[in-house]
Amino acid sequence: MSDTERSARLKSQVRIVGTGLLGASIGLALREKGIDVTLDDASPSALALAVDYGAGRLPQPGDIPQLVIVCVPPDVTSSLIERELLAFPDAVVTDVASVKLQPFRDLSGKGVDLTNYIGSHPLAGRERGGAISARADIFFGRPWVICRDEETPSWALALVEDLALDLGSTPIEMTPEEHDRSVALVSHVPQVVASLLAARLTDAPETAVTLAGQGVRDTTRIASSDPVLWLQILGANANPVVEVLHELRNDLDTVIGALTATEADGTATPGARRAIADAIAAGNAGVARLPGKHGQNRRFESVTVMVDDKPGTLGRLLTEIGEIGVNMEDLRLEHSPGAQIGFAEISVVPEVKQRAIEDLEARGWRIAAL
Ligand SMILES: NC(=O)c1ccc[n+]([C@@H]2O[C@H](COP(=O)([O-])OP(=O)(O)OC[C@H]3O[C@@H](n4cnc5c(N)ncnc54)[C@H](O)[C@@H]3O)[C@@H](O)[C@H]2O)c1
Ligand SMILES: O=C(O)C(=O)C[C@]1(C(=O)O)C=C[C@@H](O)C=C1
Repeated sequence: MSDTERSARLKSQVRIVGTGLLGASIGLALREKGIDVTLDDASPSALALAVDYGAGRLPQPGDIPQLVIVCVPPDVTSSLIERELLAFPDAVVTDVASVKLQPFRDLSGKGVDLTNYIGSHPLAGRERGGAISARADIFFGRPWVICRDEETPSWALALVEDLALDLGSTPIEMTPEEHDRSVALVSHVPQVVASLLAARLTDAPETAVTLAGQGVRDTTRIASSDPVLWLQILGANANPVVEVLHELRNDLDTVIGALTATEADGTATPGARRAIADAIAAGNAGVARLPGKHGQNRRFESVTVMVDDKPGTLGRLLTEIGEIGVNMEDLRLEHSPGAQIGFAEISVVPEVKQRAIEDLEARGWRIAAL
């Protein structure tokens, strides 16, 4: 047994139902820990693909999972939880659906015994579905919400916590109501806003789209998400989402009103400039509350280095960052259309930013944005 296998908290077989992005990513991460994972999916090709990627194996008669993880779209989550509770009465069944109240209500409304069910939701994912997009490390440092109720035995809770911890996540207990209200704000409305913003680009002139920089990319990445999945998520959490959208609409009206009262020559009706500045400042205060990468409560700063489009240049930059003793927290690459140059955006802790810039400039690197 390797060190990673020894360090796994889960010791017994895990069954994953739904082998798309979430199911295959969980399977890959558990397999890395040496855990026996069996897979199931309504789509034979999705199942075969996940097996090919190494997310687990096909089930065999006599398999007895200790934990079942339902990773299917929200509209079939409740029925599959019910099916799995019946098929494996000694197992703990959890799910990863992005909404938590709906499955709980559906199942308790049908009188299903929920002693062995614990809803959960890793706040980790990608804008692309399917096993082809799966990665073992997407859960690392991310919160994993666990919704227990009074009937949940502590050993069952411990099993789902072990799953989160084995995947590098931080388990957080919440009620389904608290969860759904929270994700309306931090996940569901951001999806709507990103989609609406990106939709503005559809008919924009090519000249405008060519100028797109990092700002629009940062605010629209998740606009590539699956419409059918999001139709289900938003529909199942409509009230909390609508509440936040109303507040957003009020803020938009304020900004529209203030800008309409501002002339191109800089004159404005009293209070209009302040309303605009207040809107931007409120955004500063909000974004400062977001925890940093890997859940740390500190944010990184970036140093953007211009990189000639020649073989080996990026490799040399990474080596030199190591030589000057700077710990790179993240790296993002961008190519400027039509230019023989790229940009390497390096995230560092704020304390080392200035030294990183000085040392890199001293070695001849050009810093693009301070
Ligand atoms: N995509 C994300 O970023 C993300 C993050 C956290 C949680 N989630 C939640 O995870 C769940 C899965 O999302 P995903 O992104 O992995 O989707 P996906 O489309 O990548 O995968 C879903 C899989 O479920 C299978 N499936 C559908 N109906 C089934 C059924 N009746 N029986 C068995 N298998 C069935 C599909 O064939 C597919 O392979 C959703 O409930 C979603 O809300 C998604
Ligand atoms: O970052 C992404 O691409 C996501 O899809 C992640 C994200 C999120 O909003 O944080 C999206 C929905 C899931 O329920 C959980 C995670």
